[in-house]
Amino acid sequence: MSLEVRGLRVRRGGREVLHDVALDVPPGEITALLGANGAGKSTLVLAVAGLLPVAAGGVTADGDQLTGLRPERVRALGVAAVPEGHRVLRSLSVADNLRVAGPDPAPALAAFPELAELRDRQAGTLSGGQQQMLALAQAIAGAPRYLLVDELSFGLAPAVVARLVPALAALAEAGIGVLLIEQYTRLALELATRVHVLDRGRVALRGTPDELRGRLRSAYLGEGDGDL
Ligand SMILES: Nc1ncnc2c1ncn2[C@@H]1O[C@H](COP(=O)(O)OP(=O)(O)OP(=O)(O)O)[C@@H](O)[C@H]1O
Repeated sequence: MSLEVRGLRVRRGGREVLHDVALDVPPGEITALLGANGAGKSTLVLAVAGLLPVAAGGVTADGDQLTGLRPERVRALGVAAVPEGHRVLRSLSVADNLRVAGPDPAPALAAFPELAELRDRQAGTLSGGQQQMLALAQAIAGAPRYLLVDELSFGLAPAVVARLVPALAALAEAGIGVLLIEQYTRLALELATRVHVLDRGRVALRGTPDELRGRLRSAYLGEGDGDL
């Protein structure tokens, strides 16, 4: 049982940007997806989530076919995506953001108790870290089996990222399979059990963090490959 991507090809702007990509996201673990800007990481998340059409290949979650389904069907089958840049419903309150995301906000509020205190705040007035928390909480509110997080640390201060990391680890411990795209390679290697490196739309390297630590050449990695 896993989220399985097989032979995935995706075209954008008239050219193929993902070429025959295969990877597994097992339940109960964090799998990291690394790669330089433009390698195709966000494209993979959007295609799995049903937000971009797939030219060939496909995606299954615990055997359920996701390929070609609309985003709401993909979510209903237990696969939630947190796109880059914490996209919350800015004009709605925190409580309403959670309400539209799923019937039971309890697991989301358990993961991020801070949000209970912010429940009446308009989401657009939250800090970047609070918005990322809310975006993660919205994804959790749908009780996903798999969670795809595009740039957890995007635009956030290290102290804020340090708050989000244990929450992500706890979700994996609770059995959710997490695919983590992260510009801070060191952080991704600490959190993940398996790592895939995309290079110009192909999986160029894969392995455990220990196997890859020495082999990750800067050419494959993003600009944010710094300390955290
Ligand atoms: N809206 C779009 N229309 C056409 N081509 C696009 C579009 N968005 C991205 N691309 C192209 O698709 C390829 C993969 O981009 P993608 O955003 O998936 O990479 P990424 O690895 O997520 O990089 P980043 O870290 O910069 O988000 C790139 O060549 C990019 O130029």
